[in-house]
Amino acid sequence: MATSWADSTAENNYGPNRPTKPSYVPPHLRSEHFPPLSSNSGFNSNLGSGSRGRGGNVGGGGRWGTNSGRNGNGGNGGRGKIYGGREPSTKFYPNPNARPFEISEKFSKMTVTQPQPMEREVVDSGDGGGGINFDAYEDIPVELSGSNVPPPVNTFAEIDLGDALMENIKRCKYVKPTPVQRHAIPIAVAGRDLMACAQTGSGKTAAFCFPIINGIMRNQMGVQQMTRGEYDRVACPLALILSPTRELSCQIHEEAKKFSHQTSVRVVVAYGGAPMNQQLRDLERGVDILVATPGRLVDLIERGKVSLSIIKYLALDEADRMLDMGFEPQIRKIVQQMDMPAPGARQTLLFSATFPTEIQRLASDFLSNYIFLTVGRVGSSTDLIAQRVEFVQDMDKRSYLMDLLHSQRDNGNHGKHALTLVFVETKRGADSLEHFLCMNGFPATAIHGDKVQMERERALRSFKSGATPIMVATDVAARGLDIPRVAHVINFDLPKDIDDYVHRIGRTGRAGKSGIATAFFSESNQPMAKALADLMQEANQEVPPWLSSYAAQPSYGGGGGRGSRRYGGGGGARFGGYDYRRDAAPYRGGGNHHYSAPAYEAPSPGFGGYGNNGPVISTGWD
Ligand SMILES: Nc1ncnc2c1ncn2[C@@H]1O[C@H](COP(=O)(O)OP(=O)(O)OP(=O)(O)O)[C@@H](O)[C@H]1O
Repeated sequence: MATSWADSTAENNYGPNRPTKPSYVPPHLRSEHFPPLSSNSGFNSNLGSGSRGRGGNVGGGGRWGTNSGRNGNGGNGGRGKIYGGREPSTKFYPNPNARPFEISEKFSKMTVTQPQPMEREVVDSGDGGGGINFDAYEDIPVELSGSNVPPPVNTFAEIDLGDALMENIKRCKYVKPTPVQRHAIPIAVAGRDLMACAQTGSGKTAAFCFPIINGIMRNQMGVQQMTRGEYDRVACPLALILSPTRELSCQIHEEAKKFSHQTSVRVVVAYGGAPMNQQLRDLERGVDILVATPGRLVDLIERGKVSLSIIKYLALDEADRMLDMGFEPQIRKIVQQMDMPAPGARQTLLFSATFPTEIQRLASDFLSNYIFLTVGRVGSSTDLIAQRVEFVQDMDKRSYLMDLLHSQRDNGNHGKHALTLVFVETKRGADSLEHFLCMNGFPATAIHGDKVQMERERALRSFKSGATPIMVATDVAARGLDIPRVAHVINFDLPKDIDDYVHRIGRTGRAGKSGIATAFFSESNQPMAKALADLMQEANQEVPPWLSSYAAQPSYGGGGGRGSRRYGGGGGARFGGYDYRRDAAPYRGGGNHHYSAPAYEAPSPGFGGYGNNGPVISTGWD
């Protein structure tokens, strides 16, 4: 049985001022004994919210807002039906019969009919922007470095994207480009290499897809014959988009198909864990854009089924993840040791919401005279997400989670169809928490790397459809997934790295809409305190005093994983977008970096040219 919170703090009284909290009361006794949390002011001040700067009182008046209602229901044990039989059998990805624009249609309806009860509500901006609240992005600082940066655009029409692509952009209800699109699309259309860092949910997928589709359409005829004729049964894509997870590859595939609807551009996806036969058949029918996970791609190349010899465009989504220790060897193999054209002969586009300095340095090997673009600060979270952090002992986490979910359910404060994503550290932990939630009347599913692909797809489908409105996940679901109705992300276990936290919470607060992120912080998360407090502060979130105390402790301050390094080695680099080349020495023309605008690097053939006026750093508010 759990010990009281007071007992456990007495055992560990070396920490900084932690919040006080009433003694833990087991669920079955709570209806009689559990005091409304709002009566404990010390605790509530961290959570509740009258004092939140952005008015983000998530639960209503009190801490979770509804303890009394919750208690009135007699606790959570055995409450409601035990959940079971929740697995529809149809396959989710890829669905050849799906209407390509169905998702955006649903998405846009949803945004109009289901406002969330946040200060910054889900609104239609009135400009017909497909539900995007463009005002939310008005003040985002944009920073660019590199030579001869093409100017940004204000509308899609300002770039010559061709009629078919423009028609598809309209079908997707994208009326205006998002800030990253305003800058990145003209840069990429001009044929320049790009390393782009922009906040989660800000439209990076389209920012690399549009220029690729546009470039293929512009140069299509000759190359396509070669792809499909000369190299018999060896698929020779013109563009390669790599992403770290199967689900993300599928999502990018779906998006790219929508964007290339009714064009002759053919998009194929290849990812591990699924039978290869179908993917081979798809490839044999011809491919212009191949979206893939690295492992399956290496396999296909080694079997002689795919050749990268005519690649004109290489995009790495979640590029920092693709180049960190887990994937780097595979990426190097694909990009440097197979038959892919060298930097300069192909165009390379790297995108992520986070870009640690070391990874930027590594990435420069893949790029040629590139432009570095940051929208917002490197690795920052969007302030569309109301972030809360709770001090919760490990043994109390489940009880807290139940409080939170009951409150959410009783208040209906995220809207009837809202989804909750709960991140845990381990695969076993995910299964176990899923079971616990289901047993306690909360339909849940789980996704993690030990599940077979079909189970992963089923879990995601069930979550997206709302059949199981809670999904417990490991980091396999942390990056890139765009699930429109995720209103709340709960870090049941905090990740070890602040960048992972940024990606996890970024599953909500997307496309200009607001979201909520709650983190359970326990003793073991001490090394994250400083990075977390800094991140919250940057995003204008209220940092609880106890977290600031932890952050101020020198022994606790050095952690946060990659995040602690993401601002680079330069003094004063704490804020603002940060291109590591500023600190690189020698500054021009030396080493592996390509910071200067060297005369020897010619633009890729067939694309817009650029001059040689030396590096330009433009910093400012866009
Ligand atoms: N110009 C636009 N107008 C309206 N909606 C848009 C626009 N651009 C993108 N969106 C929508 O915004 C959502 C988020 O886009 P996307 O998934 O590309 O974000 P992201 O920046 O790649 O996020 P992450 O960092 O999490 O991968 C998607 O649902 C997408 O359809």
